[in-house]
Amino acid sequence: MNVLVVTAVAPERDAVTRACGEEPGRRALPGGYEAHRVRPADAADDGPGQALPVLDVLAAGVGPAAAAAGTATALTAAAVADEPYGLVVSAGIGGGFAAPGTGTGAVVVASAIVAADLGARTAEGFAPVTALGFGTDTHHPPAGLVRAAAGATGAVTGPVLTVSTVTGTAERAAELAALHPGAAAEAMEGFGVAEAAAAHGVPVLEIRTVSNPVGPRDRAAWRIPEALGALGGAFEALLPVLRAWKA
Ligand SMILES: O=C(O)c1cccc(C(=O)CC[C@H]2O[C@@H](n3cnc4c(=O)[nH]cnc43)[C@H](O)[C@@H]2O)c1
Repeated sequence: MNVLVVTAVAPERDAVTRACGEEPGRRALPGGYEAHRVRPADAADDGPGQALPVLDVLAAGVGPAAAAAGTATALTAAAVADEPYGLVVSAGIGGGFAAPGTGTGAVVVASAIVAADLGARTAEGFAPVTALGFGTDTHHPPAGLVRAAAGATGAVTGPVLTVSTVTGTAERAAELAALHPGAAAEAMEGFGVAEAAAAHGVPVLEIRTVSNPVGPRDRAAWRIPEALGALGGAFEALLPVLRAWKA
């Protein structure tokens, strides 16, 4: 099974490919995108139906729109080449909501991928896009895959919110936590990746490692190297799960 991994920025992409233990090949895609291809070795035996996955890792840009555009481009190119992906993974660093197990360096696997600021602000509060009669605001990764991925990586599971505007106050953090009980993390790309994957009928997974708490803005306190290290470790642990998983 070929897997498309979509990150926002190059350091996240490189954390993933480094975890796969080989120098990636470069594949040019339409629109100037470049996927980094790795074919991770795995010490486990090659049982029937357990082909080594090819991972194409794409840094598509920051935010849901960039993520959707990059993901859709890669999925379309693969479909045209008759080499479809069996899974799309949104991966990167993120903010952790105040909850057990979501401190800096923690791994979060999304049980739901939620567009948290897609909708309308009304006198009664936030109305999601679905309440306005449009589209969807949530995608659900396959539950079995979420369980297996969380088990292998030691992750917390919970909704991961996609926002176009990074939360920067305690009030907004509390508002989001109240609107999305159990929210574990926020980031800026998951829902865009999931929309593109859904349009192509491909399952999606989101995995985040926590670089900062969701709350008052303090960019200097983001622990990016620690979160990138955790992302690499999480992917190393995830590889056998991807290898064994069948849609
Ligand atoms: O400066 C660097 O070296 C560097 C390396 C890797 C990533 C970055 C980013 O700034 C990535 C932006 C990315 O981070 C996600 N993110 C992280 N924390 C939050 C948050 O609290 N709320 C929302 N998003 C967050 C997000 O997905 C962005 O794409 C820099």
